[in-house]
Amino acid sequence: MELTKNPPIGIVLQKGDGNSVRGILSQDAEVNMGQLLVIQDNERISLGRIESFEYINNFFSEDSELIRPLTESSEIYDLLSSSTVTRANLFIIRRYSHNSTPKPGSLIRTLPEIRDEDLPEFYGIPGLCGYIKYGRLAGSSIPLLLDLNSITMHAGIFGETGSGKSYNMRYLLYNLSNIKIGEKEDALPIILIDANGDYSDFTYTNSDMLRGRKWIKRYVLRDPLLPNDQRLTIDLSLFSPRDLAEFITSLKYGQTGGNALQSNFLEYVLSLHDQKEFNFLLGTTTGLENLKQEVNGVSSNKELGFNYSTSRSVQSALEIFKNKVVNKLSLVSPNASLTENTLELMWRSRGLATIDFSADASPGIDVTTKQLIVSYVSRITYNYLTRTKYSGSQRFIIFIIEEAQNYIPSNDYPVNANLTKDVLVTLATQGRKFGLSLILVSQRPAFIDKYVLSMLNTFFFHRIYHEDVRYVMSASGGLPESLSHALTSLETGYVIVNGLMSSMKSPVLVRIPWDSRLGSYAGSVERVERVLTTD
Ligand SMILES: Nc1ncnc2c1ncn2[C@@H]1O[C@H](COP(=O)(O)OP(=O)(O)OP(=O)(O)O)[C@@H](O)[C@H]1O
Repeated sequence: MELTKNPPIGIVLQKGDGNSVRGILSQDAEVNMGQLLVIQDNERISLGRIESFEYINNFFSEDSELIRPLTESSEIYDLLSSSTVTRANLFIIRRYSHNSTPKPGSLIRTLPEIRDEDLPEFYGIPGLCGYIKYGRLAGSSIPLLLDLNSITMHAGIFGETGSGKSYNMRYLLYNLSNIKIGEKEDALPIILIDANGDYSDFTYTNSDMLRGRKWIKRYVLRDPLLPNDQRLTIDLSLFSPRDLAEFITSLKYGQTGGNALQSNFLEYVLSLHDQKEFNFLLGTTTGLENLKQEVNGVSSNKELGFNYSTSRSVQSALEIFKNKVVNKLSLVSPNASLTENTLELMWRSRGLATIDFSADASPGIDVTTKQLIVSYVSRITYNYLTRTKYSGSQRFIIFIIEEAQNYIPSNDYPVNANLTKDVLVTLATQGRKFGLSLILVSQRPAFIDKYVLSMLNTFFFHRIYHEDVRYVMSASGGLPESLSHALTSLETGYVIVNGLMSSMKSPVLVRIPWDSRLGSYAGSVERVERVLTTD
């Protein structure tokens, strides 16, 4: 591997502490905060990350009389710019077979092109197998390698609206669907909670891009229109009476947390039944009528302490459930369309299942029902992976959840997620052993439960809101100052990658190359003037 191919752009002037050096870079060198540069101290090669830089000029001195006349004379601009250099502080993040810090006089160069066969040496890893290429290290053409064997340690993709999260996720999905193992293209099975229909094209027009997959489905909550669409139905017998009672009452009361009295009442009635009966009782008109009568009967038994007015309210909650979930969405079925058998099929054919919650695919769905579905998917996935693991067959599934704050909210986020929180905490804490990778995507990491955030071990940070910086810093175990300052102003298309999956083992700035086939129509916004003039 020849890391010193590119011409020098600067020189080390001062040695800082054991891990940092200060250098001067030529004025033509275009550099970014967080960019990596090669430092050559004779035979000893190191990689340094730009921690800070400033422009300095021979003419510049804050108290100089010359400053004002200089800015007023246009002829002098060339002279000024020709005597400008960049002073940069570099943090050493990698040393190649030595332990020293580059001495003054060491040359600084940009990263050269590196052939694929040299990437293992560049990253200090045994080989390329088990890694996927991801973006390009900023200011270079070198791909970052992501270690697939750390994917079950969970990951987070965070960034404000329009910062490029969905494109990044689509790019990752593409890479996870074309994993090179020897001469073969393989894929890891993925279940994706698609908040806005950003991935639907992968299930029909662009499915050929996902070469490693032989099974692709989009689950919808309306009549299927396209060949790979399937109506989503779920099996309620997986839920406890408590879960269902809370779900049904909070459907009536919205996200205010339901009503404890009614919830207890309904839980009591449901617990008189075997869980296997729940699909009939809650999924059919006859079952729901029977249940309402039972509720009525229970209220007439004074010893049980449930009064008539609570009984009326429970019956009205059941009516709302019937209209919203059974009649409109047809969500309940004993022969659910997504089950452990589907997961086995997905494993065998390296499937992709997107659950599309966009208004087009799931018209009228509310947050509480989305939570029921996410909770259901979490349960079948956990059951499937534990069962297969204990029977001696390791499987892997990636579970991606967009708008994760709706399912695993922090205490300050106004969403009640009793249905999803516990099961997702279990997935985060236990999933790794059974081959589950949780990938949480959110605009607002500060609104995700701190405990679950602390279980994520790889982070992709796009531009984030100021309010999230502190939160992100503590969750990710800290970023260097250079990168933490850049967090709120990152350009779309740039992402800071930090954590176990990154073979750089130190936070790096990565550019995600644009490919129009990966740009989603749903995620893009047309120019106002163009739409106005063409419509
Ligand atoms: N890597 C990239 N290179 C160039 N442009 C990009 C890149 N990623 C995203 N964009 C541009 O930014 C726009 C917004 O990206 P994207 O939809 O991924 O953002 P987002 O963070 O998911 O937003 P939201 O949270 O609102 O869904 C895209 O339509 C595209 O035009």
